[in-house]
This record gives sequence, structure tokens and C-alpha cells, in this order.
Amino acid sequence: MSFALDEVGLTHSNGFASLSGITLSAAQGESIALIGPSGAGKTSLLNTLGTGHLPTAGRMTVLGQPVTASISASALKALRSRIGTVYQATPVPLRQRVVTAVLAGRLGRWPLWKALASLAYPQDIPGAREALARVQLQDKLFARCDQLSGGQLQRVGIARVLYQQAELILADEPVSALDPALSLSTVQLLVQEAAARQATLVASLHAVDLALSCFARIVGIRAGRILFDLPAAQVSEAQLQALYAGTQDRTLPPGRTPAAEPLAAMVMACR
Ligand SMILES: Nc1ncnc2c1ncn2[C@@H]1O[C@H](COP(=O)(O)OP(=O)(O)OP(=O)(O)O)[C@@H](O)[C@H]1O
Repeated sequence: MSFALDEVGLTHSNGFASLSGITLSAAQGESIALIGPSGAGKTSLLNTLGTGHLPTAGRMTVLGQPVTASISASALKALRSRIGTVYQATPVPLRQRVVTAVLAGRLGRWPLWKALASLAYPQDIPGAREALARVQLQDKLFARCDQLSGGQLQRVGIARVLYQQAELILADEPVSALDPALSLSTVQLLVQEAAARQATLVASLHAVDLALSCFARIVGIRAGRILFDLPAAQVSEAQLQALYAGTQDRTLPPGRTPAAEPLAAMVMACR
């Protein structure tokens, strides 16, 4: 089992509950797409799985480690080093070199001396170059992060997680800054990476067609609750309409045939 959440809730200090009664588990090696309208709780769920937020209700175990309010700092640090997160906006010091940003993926697993040395002089340049090549950015190895576009920076974040070789990959809108063709190849890369290493992948996506085409399992979230948890082939149009009812957040509007959408036509290749 990669993770198991049992009736997990997340209530913030202002009293707002962004997650309620979340019961969800995944076997090691599963790939899951999270879909749902803006504000549904996708980021909250990913942050909770990544232990950025600790559940305020229910029980959660991640990679065999029970995550409770009393978890020790050392257990939390060890667990986090096994989890890789791709963010919508990659958190890097802007003056940092790309090579250093990628190598940061393993800082949590390196001994302190090596981590500090890597900040001063990159410790594994071939490893960083190889990870960057997988997102077509090897030519940016020594560029500064503030010289990259938003889409390039997002791909640096993906290269960092590839380099980390995490057991659990959490991706929060990992292709939000990429064009349709690059979105497809990047989602494919994440899915293939997870499958090749038997890592678990949970990715939130606004592009419903991309989620349905590239992921075997789809979890629909609305108002902090799971509306459905189904194999992609079993997600119906009616369920999607209920998930996005009253919102403008669905990237493929209902009524438009998928084949008429350039992205949808391309994602047919995902399967
Ligand atoms: N720290 C916080 N304090 C209070 N409320 C929060 C906090 N973080 C998130 N929320 C609220 O929780 C709800 C879910 O937010 P979340 O970011 O998880 O949604 P989302 O599905 O990822 O949305 P989007 O697709 O727009 O990124 C929102 O209503 C948000 O305002």
C-alpha cells in the first residue's frame, strides 16, 4: 500500500474545511488523476498527502508511516525525502542555477556535507543533465532560474522530481504553464516514469480529456469531498457534468465532441 486515508479532514485555522471525510487509498505503482473545479480541494489533498498539511481529522498512512499530529520531526523529514512534489510554480531561489535546482531533489537523502557541498558546487552534473534531457532542457543546465520562462521552470520542477526518484510523486497542475503538445508529452513522461519505477503518482489536472486519456484511475473532487473514484473508462459524461456543475472550470466544454478538440485528438495517443 502506498497510502491510505480514512475519513481524513483538513480544517484551516480560520475554521474553513477544505477536505472532509476523504477515504482514499492506492497500491504502490498506481497512477491517479485528481479532477474537479477550482477550489474543490485538489491542492489541499496533495498537500496533505505530501505532509505539508497534517490531517485535522481521520487517519492517514503514507509509505507505511502513520502521519499524526505527534509525528516526530525526524520521521517527517525521512518521509518527505521519499515524496516528490511538482508544483504549478516551481519553488526555486530565482538566482539559483538550474543544475542546483535539479540536484536539490536529493538534498533530503544526501548526508549533510554532500548537500552543503552541492549548494556550493553541483555534486552530480551528469545526473542533472540526464534528468533535464528528459524534459528537453539539457541546454539550460547552467542557466539561472530567473532566465527561464514559466513553462521551462515548471519542467525544471519535473526534472527535479525525476532526479529525486521519489516513491510517491505528487503533481499539482504539473502542465499548467505548458502548451498542449508539451502538456501531453510531459504527462506521459510522469506516467511512464511512475510505471517504470513502480512509484505511485497522484496528479491534479484541469484538462479532463488529458486525465481521462493518460490515467487509469480518476478521482473526482468537489467541495472537499470525493464525488467518484473510478477507472477512467467508467467515468460518464453525467458524472463529469455533476462534478463541474455551476462552474466554468472544465477545459473541454460539454457538448463539444472530443475529436474536434486539438488536444483531445492528440491525447488519443496517450493510451
Ligand atoms: N490555508 C488555507 N486557509 C483557509 N482556506 C484555505 C487554505 N488553503 C486552501 N483553502 C481553501 O480550501 C479550498 C480548496 O482549495 P484548494 O487550493 O485545495 O483547491 P483546488 O481544487 O486545488 O483549486 P484550484 O484548482 O483552483 O487550484 C478553497 O476554497 C480555498 O480557498
